[in-house]
Amino acid sequence: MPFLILNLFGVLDAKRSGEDAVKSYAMNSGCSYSIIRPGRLVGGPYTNLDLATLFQVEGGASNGVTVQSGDALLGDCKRDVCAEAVLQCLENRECEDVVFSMHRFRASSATASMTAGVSAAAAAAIFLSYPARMERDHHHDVQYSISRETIQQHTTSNNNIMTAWSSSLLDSNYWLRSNIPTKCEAVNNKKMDTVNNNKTFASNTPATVYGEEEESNSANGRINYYYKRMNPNDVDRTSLMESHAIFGPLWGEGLIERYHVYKRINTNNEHPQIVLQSPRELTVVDLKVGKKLNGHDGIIHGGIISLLFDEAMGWAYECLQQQDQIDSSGMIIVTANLTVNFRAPFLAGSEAVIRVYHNETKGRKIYFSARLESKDGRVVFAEASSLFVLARKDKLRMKER
Ligand SMILES: CCCCCCCCCCCCCC(=O)SCCNC(=O)CCNC(=O)[C@H](O)C(C)(C)COP(=O)(O)OP(=O)(O)OC[C@H]1O[C@@H](n2cnc3c(N)ncnc32)[C@H](O)[C@@H]1OP(=O)(O)O
Repeated sequence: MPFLILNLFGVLDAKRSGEDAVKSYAMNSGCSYSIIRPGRLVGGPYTNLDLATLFQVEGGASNGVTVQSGDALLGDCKRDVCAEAVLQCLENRECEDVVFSMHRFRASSATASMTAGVSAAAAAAIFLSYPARMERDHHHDVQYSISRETIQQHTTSNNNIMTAWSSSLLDSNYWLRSNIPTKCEAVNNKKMDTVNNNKTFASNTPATVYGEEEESNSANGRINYYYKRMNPNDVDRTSLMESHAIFGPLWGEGLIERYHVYKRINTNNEHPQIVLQSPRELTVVDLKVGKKLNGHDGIIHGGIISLLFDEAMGWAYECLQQQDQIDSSGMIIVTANLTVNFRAPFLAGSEAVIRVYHNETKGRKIYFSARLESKDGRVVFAEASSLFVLARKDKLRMKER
């Protein structure tokens, strides 16, 4: 169909600027995005004013889909399938930073397809492997399935699935920052759901994770907190990529494959005085190591673990500086001392988290402690304590000479 007709009233221009807004938000906040370009929406619930709504175009029984990168597809897309696709994207790492279009399966289609009458869940499972293949040249054996029960955890009715879809357009931030809820109340416009993730980092930890914990000293017995992904754009990325040990030479497949730093933010509007717990958890790093960083066969080298700790504590200082409003102009934070106790072998190819705590500040000296543990917190691989010292930059340079 000619572009001029498709773009009547500037519809495509508006969609493009919406996509650009989502991408730039993701870029600036350090989170990922998925953009789905469905065909004309058909099937209930009929939420917009168009001919398909006027004539209640149902779209048939088939929920099969065809998926392709870019804009090549033309056709209808059922609303429930589309909504499910949104949910699938939220749950699957393969969908991070992908753009794809989707329409109803037609027998003549040469791309990904499903036969008539299959469930929307199965269709979505197929579609998931496609964006990965199309735009990221990912492994071909991506397997994924989602049960109706999982969707029910997200949504209380078909109508809410649609709410999920529309709110993702209206407020992408909501979906980008929401966790896979283990407990989720009705998804309803911008109202936040209650997520109690029991301190567990899901494998596809999103930009922000919400939680709640007991606090014995507090007036109301609880601290509300959330983790916000620290924005790598805040540091000079070019120099990071080129010469930083983790994000440069040690970054990539088989090496350090993920190192996402989250800062913890405690909130309590009613009792702001209780926001500091002791020791104060400052950062959590969600990380994955590959299989080429070993000492003994299959076991990650202790030196690498020390490096992961050192880095995590450096970022923790960034948080401390913000929280305690430390003026460190002209100064640089350096590790003076780092002690690591290795408690259990940290196996190659593992995912884990590092939790960093602030223990004490004495003038220029800052004491941290940290734990490298499994995501569910059941296995502690290593513990560390450190002294960081704020040193004058010019003094450090003098020492270099
Ligand atoms: C959003 C984006 C965020 C991005 C974040 C990016 C993060 C990147 C993170 C990267 C992270 C990577 C980080 C890295 O890897 S940094 C690289 C590794 N570290 C270094 O290169 C540091 C080298 N050392 C020095 O430059 C000096 O020795 C320092 C600066 C540390 C102290 O020399 P300075 O002349 O300034 O001070 P001072 O000697 O008067 O000492 C001051 C006080 O400290 C106490 N002391 C000193 N040393 C020790 C010790 N070993 N154990 C116990 N105590 C020690 C000392 O007794 C004294 O205490 P007090 O007498 O006052 O009580």
